[in-house]
Amino acid sequence: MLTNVEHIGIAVKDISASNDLFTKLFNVPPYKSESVESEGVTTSFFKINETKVELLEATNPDSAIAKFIEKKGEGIHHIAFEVDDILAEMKRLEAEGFTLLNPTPKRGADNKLVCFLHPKGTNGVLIELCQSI
Ligand SMILES: CC[C@H](C(=O)O)C(=O)SCCNC(=O)CCNC(=O)[C@H](O)C(C)(C)COP(=O)(O)OP(=O)(O)OC[C@H]1O[C@@H](n2cnc3c(N)ncnc32)[C@H](O)[C@@H]1OP(=O)(O)O
Ligand SMILES: [Co+2]
Repeated sequence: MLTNVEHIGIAVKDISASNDLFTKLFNVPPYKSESVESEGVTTSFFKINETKVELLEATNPDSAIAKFIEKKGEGIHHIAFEVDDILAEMKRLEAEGFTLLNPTPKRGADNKLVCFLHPKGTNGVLIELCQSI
């Protein structure tokens, strides 16, 4: 079951400059910075009460973030939902006709197992499922 919005992912060109910008905006500094080599990203996380924002900068040109920014520029990249059982949700969503972008859960940032759904099947919104490890 999807339980809540876990984070909003924002693609940025320069995470250091964006950290400064969002620290001013949120009036709190990022609580974590983490690179996920398998995704070709470096991330920083902000928490405003229960709401999390994840900034993502590409660390190589093949990264999904690099391609996104090349095509669409900086901006909202994905919405992540917390799930209580990622394997069950993946099975349910696949049976409902959604396209999983990774057949098994993969290691994400912030101590999560993640799976992505193709945006073509979700009205153009990239959806990430997250289960705490
Ligand atoms: C895991 C670490 C961290 C975490 O929270 O733990 C992250 O969130 S990492 C986030 C970065 N990783 C990913 O996004 C992995 C999943 N993404 C993908 O597999 C690709 O980005 C994919 C398949 C969504 C798009 O791949 P690619 O850009 O190579 O293909 P296309 O350019 O052909 O795109 C196909 C079609 O999708 C549209 N698109 C691409 N990205 C997005 C997006 N973020 N939101 C909405 N739509 C998107 C793109 O414009 C194409 O549409 P078209 O109409 O054909 O132009
Ligand atoms: Co994310």
